[in-house]
Amino acid sequence: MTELSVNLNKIALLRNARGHDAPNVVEFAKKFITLGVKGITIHPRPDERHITRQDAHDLGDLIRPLDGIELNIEGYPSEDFLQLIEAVRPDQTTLVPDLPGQLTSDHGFDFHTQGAFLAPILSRLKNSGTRISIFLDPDLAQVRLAAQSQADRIELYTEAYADTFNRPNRQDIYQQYHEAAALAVNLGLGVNAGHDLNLDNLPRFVTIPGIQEVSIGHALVVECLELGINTVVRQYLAICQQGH
Ligand SMILES: CC(=O)[C@@H](O)[C@H](O)COP(=O)(O)O
Ligand SMILES: NCC(=O)COP(=O)(O)O
Repeated sequence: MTELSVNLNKIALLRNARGHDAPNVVEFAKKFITLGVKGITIHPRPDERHITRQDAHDLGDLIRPLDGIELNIEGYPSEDFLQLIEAVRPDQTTLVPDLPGQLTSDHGFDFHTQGAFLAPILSRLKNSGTRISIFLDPDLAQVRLAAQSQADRIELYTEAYADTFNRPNRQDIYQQYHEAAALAVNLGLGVNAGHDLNLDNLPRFVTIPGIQEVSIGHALVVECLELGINTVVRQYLAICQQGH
């Protein structure tokens, strides 16, 4: 079974559009948890365009006492971000190499050029007790280097998979993810995945062995608008049950 972690960025984006507290991010986290979701993901960006630092604290306070529910905080490991992680103490921290103004995540870390930068950061995060995941392209050399680092897991950046889902070359791309996940598992890393996954493309993705968690936000929120939150969560959980 693959765990579903619902990314609440777009709930916060809608909230921020009016400057009031609707929709309330914590209330939406509670709704998803009540419907059976076991993970909540947020990606606070430096400009707080959607998730704010306060949201991270509020969600930490909500989730910390809940057995079996995980908070995953994603972001670029700036000093500000690291201090937020040390204060909130999420179950999992996913490091993403995004520049401050970036529209959305569009590549994984490169251990060849950024390994030395990451090493002391990973040591520091180890002391805070959070599980460390590194956002990575499905590249075997990167997976090998991640396995030599202090990372516990990788998160495979699934844009290429999602983008080619309806194209003729989809089998080759699927194979890349399959091989990257298999190598990671062989080398002792856990494997997460995310970005642009949705109700259409997820069923095939979870046939890749070893995918422990998928974090999904943008499409899931759009699908909730179209189909309703209860229906959408039920469908995602049914798909994730097929993961192994
Ligand atoms: C790391 C990742 O793939 C997601 O966190 C994604 O970046 C979502 O961020 P936005 O909602 O800001 O696009
Ligand atoms: N880590 C990926 C994530 O949290 C959600 O990405 P998306 O579904 O909003 O593309």
